[in-house]
Amino acid sequence: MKGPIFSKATLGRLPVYLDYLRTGDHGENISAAEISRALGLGDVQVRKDLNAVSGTGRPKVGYKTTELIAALEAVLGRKAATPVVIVGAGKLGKALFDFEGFEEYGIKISAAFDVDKSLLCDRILSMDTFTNYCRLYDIHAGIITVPAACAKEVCEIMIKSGITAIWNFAQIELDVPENITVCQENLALSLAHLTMKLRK
Ligand SMILES: NC(=O)c1ccc[n+]([C@@H]2O[C@H](COP(=O)([O-])OP(=O)(O)OC[C@H]3O[C@@H](n4cnc5c(N)ncnc54)[C@H](O)[C@@H]3O)[C@@H](O)[C@H]2O)c1
Repeated sequence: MKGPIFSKATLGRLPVYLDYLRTGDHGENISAAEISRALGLGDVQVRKDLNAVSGTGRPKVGYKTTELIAALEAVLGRKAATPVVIVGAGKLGKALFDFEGFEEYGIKISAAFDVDKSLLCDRILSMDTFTNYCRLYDIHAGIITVPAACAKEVCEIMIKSGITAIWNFAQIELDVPENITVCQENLALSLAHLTMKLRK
């Protein structure tokens, strides 16, 4: 199901709105102004965010609280998480697999795959089963945490298996068809960017 694509900043605020709406008694209706005051966020910002999630609220009334909660849950995938797989269950792959924070955004890493047979268990599966697994569980997003030397090969297997969104940690550029989205991750770059501030 296709929906609006939110900026990272907006997406980061949505769980905050949801947590706020779920706690306490906010009555039948709630306005963007009330939410912005309670959370200390800009009124215009909150209006824009909620508009994108649930359309404009009713003038002088705002949003139906239950409908707004349902809309936020739908966007954040709280009712039906998006399954994602990892290829490469080494140090980084395992760390991502164990990280529970993805669930806040409705993402569930459902399995990891590896060529190293000694790693296989009920959660880490053989690469031989990768394509069948993706088709069976309707998986369209994958994370690459293998050495750079085999990332291209893994990327090809992912595409062949129906994956169209790839989060690539291997430090190599992946050449993919237009319909495939690759997000290239580089923790070193983020840290370098942060430490530049020390030099100021
Ligand atoms: N982007 C970043 O910021 C960042 C940070 C850390 C690591 N990395 C990269 O992530 C990757 C993994 O790092 P790591 O420290 O976890 O390495 P690792 O050696 O601990 O794990 C790699 C895993 O990939 C598996 N593997 C190798 N070839 C495979 C294939 N063809 N199919 C499936 N599995 C395969 C190996 O068996 C191993 O379990 C490396 O490319 C590393 O450079 C990137």
